[in-house]
Amino acid sequence: MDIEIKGLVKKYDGETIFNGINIYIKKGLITVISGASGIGKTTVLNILSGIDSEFEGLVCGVDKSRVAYVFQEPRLLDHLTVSENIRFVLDKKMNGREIDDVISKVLESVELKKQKDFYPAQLSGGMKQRVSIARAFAYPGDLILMDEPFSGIDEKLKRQMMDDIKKLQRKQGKTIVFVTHNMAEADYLGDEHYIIEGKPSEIIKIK
Ligand SMILES: Nc1ncnc2c1ncn2[C@@H]1O[C@H](COP(=O)(O)OP(=O)(O)OP(=O)(O)O)[C@@H](O)[C@H]1O
Repeated sequence: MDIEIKGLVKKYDGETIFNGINIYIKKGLITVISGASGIGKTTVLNILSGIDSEFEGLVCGVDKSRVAYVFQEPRLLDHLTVSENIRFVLDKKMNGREIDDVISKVLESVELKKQKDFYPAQLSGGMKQRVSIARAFAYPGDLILMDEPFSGIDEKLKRQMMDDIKKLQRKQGKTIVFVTHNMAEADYLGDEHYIIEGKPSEIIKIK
C-alpha cells in the first residue's frame, strides 16, 4: 500500500514547522526527503513512524508495528554480538531456523558475515552502521525509515553502502523513506525525491 501524508500541520511550542504539506510515498520504492538542517526532516519520519502523534492532518498506509528505523548513529546493544543484535529484533516474529537464515542473508549483503560473532566494540563506525542497516532489512516490516545514516562515513564506503541498500531494497521490495541534507546522496539513491524548504516549510517534488 502506498503511504500518504495529507494536509500536515506541525507546530512546536507555537512555532509552525509545516502548514498543510502533502507527501505521497510509493510502495516498494526509495523516496528521499532532503533539505537543510533544522527544516523538519526528522519530524516527518517521527510522524510516519508514530513516535510523534501531536500533529494535524492525515497519515494513511502505515502499519506502525511493521516499521524499522535506521538512525544517524548505529544504536547497537554493546553486550550483544553482531548476529545477536539482529536476532534481538526478530525474536518472537519468526521461528529459529528462519531467523538464522535471515541473519545470514542480510549479513552477506552488507559483507559482514565474517564478523557475525564480533561485539560492537570490535567494529569500525562504518561496520556498526552496516549492522544497523542489515538489522532494518532483516526486520519483518514493509517500511524502513533512514535518518541521515551516513554521517561520518567516507565517500567510498558511503557509495558501497548506498549500493547495498539499493540491492537489498530491490530484492525485498520494501518501501524506504531516506532523509538527508546531502543532494548527491539524494540523487544517487532516490527513485523519488522531495525537497523541504522555507519557513513554514514547503515540500517540492523534484523527481
Ligand atoms: N521536540 C521538539 N521541541 C521543540 N522544537 C523541536 C523539537 N524537535 C524539533 N524541533 C524543531 O523543529 C525544527 C525541525 O526539526 P527536525 O529535527 O525535524 O529537522 P531536521 O531537518 O531533521 O534537522 P537535522 O538535519 O539537523 O536533523 C527545528 O527547528 C527544531 O529545532
